[in-house]
Amino acid sequence: MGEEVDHDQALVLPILEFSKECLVPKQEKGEEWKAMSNKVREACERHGCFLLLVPEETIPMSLREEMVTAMKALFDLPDETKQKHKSPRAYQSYQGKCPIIPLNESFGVDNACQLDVAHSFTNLMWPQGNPSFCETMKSMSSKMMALNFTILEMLLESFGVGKHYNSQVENTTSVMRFMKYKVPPSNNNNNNTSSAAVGLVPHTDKSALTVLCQNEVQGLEILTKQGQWVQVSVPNGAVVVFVGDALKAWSNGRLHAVTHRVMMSGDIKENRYSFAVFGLPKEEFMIEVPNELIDNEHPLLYRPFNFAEYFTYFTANIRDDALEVYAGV
Ligand SMILES: O=C(O)CCC(=O)C(=O)O
Ligand SMILES: [Fe+2]
Repeated sequence: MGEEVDHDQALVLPILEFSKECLVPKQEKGEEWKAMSNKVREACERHGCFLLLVPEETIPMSLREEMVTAMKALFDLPDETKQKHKSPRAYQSYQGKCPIIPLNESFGVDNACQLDVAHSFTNLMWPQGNPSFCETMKSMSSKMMALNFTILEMLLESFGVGKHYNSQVENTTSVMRFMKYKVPPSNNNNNNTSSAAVGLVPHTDKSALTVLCQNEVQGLEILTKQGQWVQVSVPNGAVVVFVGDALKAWSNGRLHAVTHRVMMSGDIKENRYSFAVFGLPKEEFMIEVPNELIDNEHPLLYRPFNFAEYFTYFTANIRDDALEVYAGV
Protein backbone atom coordinates (compact mmCIF):
# COMPACT_ATOMS: atom_id res chain seq x y z
CA MET A 1 0.00 0.00 0.00
CA GLY A 2 1.18 3.52 -0.65
CA GLU A 3 2.61 5.59 2.14
CA GLU A 4 0.42 8.40 3.39
CA VAL A 5 1.78 11.79 2.55
CA ASP A 6 2.23 13.40 5.90
CA HIS A 7 4.47 16.41 5.58
CA ASP A 8 5.34 16.70 9.24
CA GLN A 9 6.28 13.04 9.38
CA ALA A 10 8.24 13.19 6.16
CA LEU A 11 10.53 15.83 7.60
CA VAL A 12 11.41 14.02 10.77
CA LEU A 13 14.19 11.49 10.57
CA PRO A 14 13.97 8.78 13.18
CA ILE A 15 16.44 9.00 16.05
CA LEU A 16 17.09 5.50 17.33
CA GLU A 17 18.95 4.76 20.50
CA PHE A 18 20.85 1.49 20.87
CA SER A 19 21.15 0.27 24.42
CA LYS A 20 24.02 -2.03 25.42
CA GLU A 21 21.57 -4.85 24.84
CA CYS A 22 21.63 -4.03 21.11
CA LEU A 23 25.37 -4.58 20.93
CA VAL A 24 25.72 -7.92 22.70
CA PRO A 25 27.18 -11.08 21.10
CA LYS A 26 24.91 -12.94 18.72
CA GLN A 27 23.83 -15.77 21.05
CA GLU A 28 22.50 -13.32 23.64
CA LYS A 29 20.12 -11.39 21.42
CA GLY A 30 16.73 -10.96 22.99
CA GLU A 31 13.42 -9.21 22.43
CA GLU A 32 14.85 -5.71 22.74
CA TRP A 33 17.36 -6.46 19.99
CA LYS A 34 14.63 -7.81 17.74
CA ALA A 35 12.38 -4.81 18.36
CA MET A 36 15.24 -2.44 17.56
CA SER A 37 16.10 -4.43 14.41
CA ASN A 38 12.60 -3.85 13.14
CA LYS A 39 12.87 -0.13 13.82
CA VAL A 40 16.17 0.00 11.96
CA ARG A 41 14.64 -1.81 9.00
CA GLU A 42 11.58 0.45 8.97
CA ALA A 43 13.78 3.56 9.03
CA CYS A 44 15.90 2.21 6.19
CA GLU A 45 12.84 1.28 4.13
CA ARG A 46 11.11 4.56 4.71
CA HIS A 47 13.97 7.07 4.67
CA GLY A 48 17.16 5.22 3.69
CA CYS A 49 18.86 6.81 6.66
CA PHE A 50 18.45 7.49 10.36
CA LEU A 51 20.12 9.19 13.30
CA LEU A 52 21.59 6.92 15.90
CA LEU A 53 22.67 7.29 19.51
CA VAL A 54 24.93 4.55 20.83
CA PRO A 55 26.32 3.73 24.28
CA GLU A 56 29.40 5.73 25.23
CA GLU A 57 31.75 2.75 24.91
CA THR A 58 30.61 2.00 21.35
CA ILE A 59 31.96 5.34 20.09
CA PRO A 60 33.35 7.34 23.03
CA MET A 61 32.81 11.10 22.87
CA SER A 62 36.48 11.65 23.75
CA LEU A 63 37.52 9.58 20.72
CA ARG A 64 35.22 11.61 18.47
CA GLU A 65 36.76 14.81 19.75
CA GLU A 66 40.27 13.43 19.24
CA MET A 67 39.35 12.41 15.69
CA VAL A 68 38.10 15.90 14.83
CA THR A 69 41.18 17.54 16.37
CA ALA A 70 43.42 15.11 14.50
CA MET A 71 41.59 15.84 11.25
CA LYS A 72 42.04 19.58 11.69
CA ALA A 73 45.79 19.00 11.89
CA LEU A 74 45.61 16.70 8.85
CA PHE A 75 43.83 19.27 6.67
CA ASP A 76 46.18 22.00 7.91
CA LEU A 77 49.16 20.17 6.37
CA PRO A 78 50.65 21.77 3.25
CA ASP A 79 48.94 20.90 -0.05
CA GLU A 80 52.02 19.11 -1.36
CA THR A 81 51.96 16.79 1.66
CA LYS A 82 48.25 16.07 1.35
CA GLN A 83 48.65 15.38 -2.36
CA LYS A 84 51.00 12.52 -1.55
CA HIS A 85 47.95 10.44 -0.63
CA LYS A 86 47.13 8.82 -3.98
CA SER A 87 45.03 5.80 -4.72
CA PRO A 88 44.11 4.03 -7.96
CA ARG A 89 40.55 3.84 -6.61
CA ALA A 90 38.03 6.53 -7.41
CA TYR A 91 37.31 9.04 -4.61
CA GLN A 92 40.16 7.89 -2.41
CA SER A 93 43.13 10.05 -3.37
CA TYR A 94 43.39 13.36 -1.57
CA GLN A 95 41.03 15.80 -3.23
CA GLY A 96 40.99 19.53 -2.70
CA LYS A 97 40.01 22.56 -4.72
CA CYS A 98 37.83 20.55 -7.07
CA PRO A 99 36.06 23.19 -9.21
CA ILE A 100 32.62 21.61 -8.70
CA ILE A 101 32.99 21.45 -4.91
CA PRO A 102 35.68 24.00 -4.04
CA LEU A 103 34.77 24.05 -0.36
CA ASN A 104 35.46 20.35 0.06
CA GLU A 105 38.66 18.45 0.79
CA SER A 106 38.75 14.72 1.39
CA PHE A 107 40.87 11.63 1.90
CA GLY A 108 39.71 8.04 1.52
CA VAL A 109 41.59 5.17 3.13
CA ASP A 110 40.85 1.48 2.49
CA ASN A 111 40.88 -0.83 5.50
CA ALA A 112 41.84 1.91 7.93
CA CYS A 113 41.02 -0.51 10.78
CA GLN A 114 44.26 -2.35 10.03
CA LEU A 115 47.20 -1.07 12.01
CA ASP A 116 49.64 -1.30 9.07
CA VAL A 117 47.28 0.74 6.87
CA ALA A 118 46.73 3.44 9.51
CA HIS A 119 50.46 3.48 10.09
CA SER A 120 51.38 3.94 6.40
CA PHE A 121 48.82 6.70 5.93
CA THR A 122 50.00 8.49 9.06
CA ASN A 123 53.67 8.19 8.11
CA LEU A 124 52.99 9.50 4.63
CA MET A 125 51.38 12.61 6.11
CA TRP A 126 53.81 12.96 9.03
CA PRO A 127 57.13 11.37 8.03
CA GLN A 128 58.42 12.15 11.52
CA GLY A 129 55.52 10.03 12.87
CA ASN A 130 52.27 10.86 14.64
CA PRO A 131 51.35 7.86 16.82
CA SER A 132 48.27 9.49 18.28
CA PHE A 133 46.78 10.18 14.82
CA CYS A 134 47.46 6.59 13.82
CA GLU A 135 45.85 5.18 16.95
CA THR A 136 42.82 7.46 16.73
CA MET A 137 42.22 6.64 13.08
CA LYS A 138 42.55 2.91 13.60
CA SER A 139 40.44 2.82 16.71
CA MET A 140 37.70 5.04 15.28
CA SER A 141 37.44 3.14 12.02
CA SER A 142 37.27 -0.21 13.86
CA LYS A 143 34.49 1.02 16.11
CA MET A 144 32.53 2.54 13.24
CA MET A 145 32.93 -0.62 11.15
CA ALA A 146 31.76 -2.79 14.06
CA LEU A 147 28.68 -0.59 14.29
CA ASN A 148 28.22 -0.85 10.53
CA PHE A 149 28.12 -4.66 10.87
CA THR A 150 25.73 -4.54 13.82
CA ILE A 151 23.29 -2.52 11.72
CA LEU A 152 23.73 -4.87 8.77
CA GLU A 153 22.98 -7.84 10.99
CA MET A 154 19.86 -6.16 12.35
CA LEU A 155 18.61 -5.47 8.84
CA LEU A 156 19.20 -9.02 7.65
CA GLU A 157 17.65 -10.56 10.78
CA SER A 158 14.66 -8.29 10.50
CA PHE A 159 14.11 -9.45 6.91
CA GLY A 160 14.49 -13.06 8.07
CA VAL A 161 17.63 -13.56 6.00
CA GLY A 162 20.15 -13.63 8.84
CA LYS A 163 21.74 -16.77 7.42
CA HIS A 164 23.38 -14.53 4.78
CA TYR A 165 25.06 -12.33 7.38
CA ASN A 166 28.36 -14.22 7.66
CA SER A 167 28.92 -14.32 3.92
CA GLN A 168 28.04 -10.61 3.67
CA VAL A 169 30.62 -9.80 6.33
CA GLU A 170 33.28 -11.93 4.64
CA ASN A 171 32.63 -10.08 1.42
CA THR A 172 32.70 -6.59 2.89
CA THR A 173 35.62 -4.23 2.98
CA SER A 174 35.78 -0.81 4.59
CA VAL A 175 36.78 2.65 3.50
CA MET A 176 37.25 5.52 5.91
CA ARG A 177 36.77 9.06 4.59
CA PHE A 178 37.88 12.29 6.19
CA MET A 179 36.11 15.42 4.97
CA LYS A 180 36.47 19.11 5.51
CA TYR A 181 34.09 21.78 4.22
CA LYS A 182 35.22 25.38 4.34
CA VAL A 183 32.82 28.20 5.06
CA PRO A 184 32.18 29.89 1.70
CA PRO A 185 33.63 33.41 1.61
CA SER A 186 30.19 34.77 0.66
CA ASN A 187 28.73 33.67 4.02
CA ASN A 188 29.93 36.96 5.45
CA ASN A 189 27.27 38.68 3.38
CA ASN A 190 23.68 37.62 3.51
CA ASN A 191 21.87 34.34 3.22
CA ASN A 192 23.86 32.17 0.88
CA THR A 193 21.86 29.33 -0.57
CA SER A 194 23.45 29.61 -4.00
CA SER A 195 25.65 27.11 -5.75
CA ALA A 196 28.58 28.73 -3.94
CA ALA A 197 27.35 26.97 -0.81
CA VAL A 198 27.50 23.44 -2.23
CA GLY A 199 29.77 21.39 0.01
CA LEU A 200 29.06 18.05 -1.57
CA VAL A 201 26.90 17.38 -4.61
CA PRO A 202 23.76 15.23 -4.37
CA HIS A 203 24.54 11.51 -4.47
CA THR A 204 23.62 8.14 -3.10
CA ASP A 205 26.40 6.23 -1.38
CA LYS A 206 27.63 3.23 -3.33
CA SER A 207 28.25 1.28 -0.11
CA ALA A 208 26.05 -1.28 1.56
CA LEU A 209 25.89 0.92 4.67
CA THR A 210 27.64 4.13 5.73
CA VAL A 211 28.17 5.34 9.29
CA LEU A 212 28.94 9.06 9.47
CA CYS A 213 30.07 11.36 12.29
CA GLN A 214 30.41 15.14 12.11
CA ASN A 215 31.58 17.99 14.28
CA GLU A 216 28.96 20.44 15.56
CA VAL A 217 28.62 22.19 12.20
CA GLN A 218 25.42 21.13 10.39
CA GLY A 219 24.89 21.17 6.63
CA LEU A 220 23.76 17.67 5.72
CA GLU A 221 20.58 17.53 3.64
CA ILE A 222 18.54 14.61 2.34
CA LEU A 223 16.08 14.39 -0.52
CA THR A 224 12.84 12.88 0.73
CA LYS A 225 10.85 10.39 -1.32
CA GLN A 226 8.42 13.28 -1.83
CA GLY A 227 11.20 15.14 -3.65
CA GLN A 228 11.88 17.74 -0.98
CA TRP A 229 15.35 18.72 0.28
CA VAL A 230 15.40 18.60 4.07
CA GLN A 231 18.12 19.77 6.41
CA VAL A 232 19.21 17.09 8.83
CA SER A 233 20.01 18.44 12.25
CA VAL A 234 22.36 15.90 13.77
CA PRO A 235 22.30 15.99 17.59
CA ASN A 236 25.65 16.25 19.30
CA GLY A 237 27.05 12.75 19.73
CA ALA A 238 24.72 11.10 17.23
CA VAL A 239 25.86 9.28 14.13
CA VAL A 240 24.09 9.20 10.78
CA VAL A 241 23.48 5.88 9.05
CA PHE A 242 22.87 5.67 5.29
CA VAL A 243 21.82 2.78 3.10
CA GLY A 244 23.87 2.74 -0.11
CA ASP A 245 23.23 1.36 -3.59
CA ALA A 246 24.82 -2.02 -2.83
CA LEU A 247 22.37 -2.87 -0.05
CA LYS A 248 19.45 -1.30 -1.87
CA ALA A 249 20.10 -3.69 -4.76
CA TRP A 250 20.76 -6.75 -2.58
CA SER A 251 17.54 -6.09 -0.64
CA ASN A 252 15.62 -6.03 -3.93
CA GLY A 253 14.93 -2.33 -3.53
CA ARG A 254 13.22 -2.78 -0.17
CA LEU A 255 15.76 -0.55 1.49
CA HIS A 256 15.97 2.97 0.13
CA ALA A 257 19.31 4.56 -0.81
CA VAL A 258 18.64 8.19 0.00
CA THR A 259 20.10 11.03 -2.05
CA HIS A 260 21.98 13.48 0.15
CA ARG A 261 24.27 16.49 -0.11
CA VAL A 262 26.09 19.02 2.06
CA MET A 263 25.18 22.73 1.88
CA MET A 264 27.35 25.28 3.66
CA SER A 265 24.58 27.88 3.57
CA GLY A 266 24.47 31.43 4.85
CA ASP A 267 24.15 30.91 8.59
CA ILE A 268 27.14 28.56 8.81
CA LYS A 269 30.16 30.36 10.16
CA GLU A 270 32.59 27.53 10.91
CA ASN A 271 34.25 24.75 8.98
CA ARG A 272 32.48 21.43 8.91
CA TYR A 273 34.46 18.26 9.55
CA SER A 274 32.99 14.84 9.02
CA PHE A 275 34.31 11.30 8.86
CA ALA A 276 32.58 8.23 7.58
CA VAL A 277 33.16 4.51 7.38
CA PHE A 278 31.65 2.82 4.33
CA GLY A 279 31.01 -0.92 4.31
CA LEU A 280 31.54 -1.83 0.66
CA PRO A 281 31.23 -5.18 -1.10
CA LYS A 282 34.62 -6.58 -2.09
CA GLU A 283 35.42 -6.01 -5.75
CA GLU A 284 34.74 -9.56 -6.87
CA PHE A 285 31.45 -9.82 -4.96
CA MET A 286 28.35 -10.58 -6.99
CA ILE A 287 25.33 -8.76 -5.68
CA GLU A 288 22.46 -11.15 -6.07
CA VAL A 289 19.05 -10.70 -4.46
CA PRO A 290 18.34 -13.66 -2.15
CA ASN A 291 15.30 -15.70 -3.14
CA GLU A 292 13.67 -14.98 0.20
CA LEU A 293 13.33 -11.31 -0.78
CA ILE A 294 11.53 -12.03 -4.06
CA ASP A 295 7.81 -12.69 -4.12
CA ASN A 296 4.64 -11.55 -5.90
CA GLU A 297 4.58 -8.29 -4.02
CA HIS A 298 8.32 -7.79 -4.55
CA PRO A 299 9.24 -8.98 -8.03
CA LEU A 300 12.95 -9.09 -8.84
CA LEU A 301 14.23 -5.56 -9.51
CA TYR A 302 17.97 -6.13 -10.03
CA ARG A 303 19.90 -8.71 -12.01
CA PRO A 304 22.99 -10.23 -10.36
CA PHE A 305 25.95 -7.92 -10.89
CA ASN A 306 29.56 -7.56 -9.92
CA PHE A 307 30.06 -4.67 -7.55
CA ALA A 308 33.37 -3.46 -9.02
CA GLU A 309 31.88 -3.36 -12.50
CA TYR A 310 28.97 -1.31 -11.23
CA PHE A 311 31.36 1.06 -9.50
CA THR A 312 33.34 1.46 -12.71
CA TYR A 313 30.13 2.12 -14.62
CA PHE A 314 29.13 4.74 -12.07
CA THR A 315 32.45 6.59 -12.11
CA ALA A 316 32.41 6.66 -15.93
CA ASN A 317 28.83 7.90 -16.16
CA ILE A 318 28.02 9.70 -12.89
CA ARG A 319 24.26 9.63 -13.12
CA ASP A 320 21.66 9.62 -10.37
CA ASP A 321 19.92 6.58 -11.79
CA ALA A 322 23.14 4.58 -12.30
CA LEU A 323 21.91 1.58 -10.30
CA GLU A 324 18.61 1.35 -12.16
CA VAL A 325 20.23 1.75 -15.55
CA TYR A 326 23.09 -0.62 -14.84
CA ALA A 327 21.41 -3.39 -12.90
CA GLY A 328 17.66 -2.84 -13.16
CA VAL A 329 15.68 -5.67 -14.84
O1 LIG B 1 30.06 15.16 5.12
C1 LIG B 1 28.92 14.71 5.19
O2 LIG B 1 28.17 14.94 6.10
C2 LIG B 1 28.41 13.80 4.10
C3 LIG B 1 29.47 12.99 3.45
C4 LIG B 1 28.93 12.05 2.43
O3 LIG B 1 27.79 12.04 2.11
C5 LIG B 1 29.83 11.08 1.77
O4 LIG B 1 31.05 11.15 1.97
O5 LIG B 1 29.33 10.21 1.04
FE1 LIG C 1 27.31 10.23 1.07
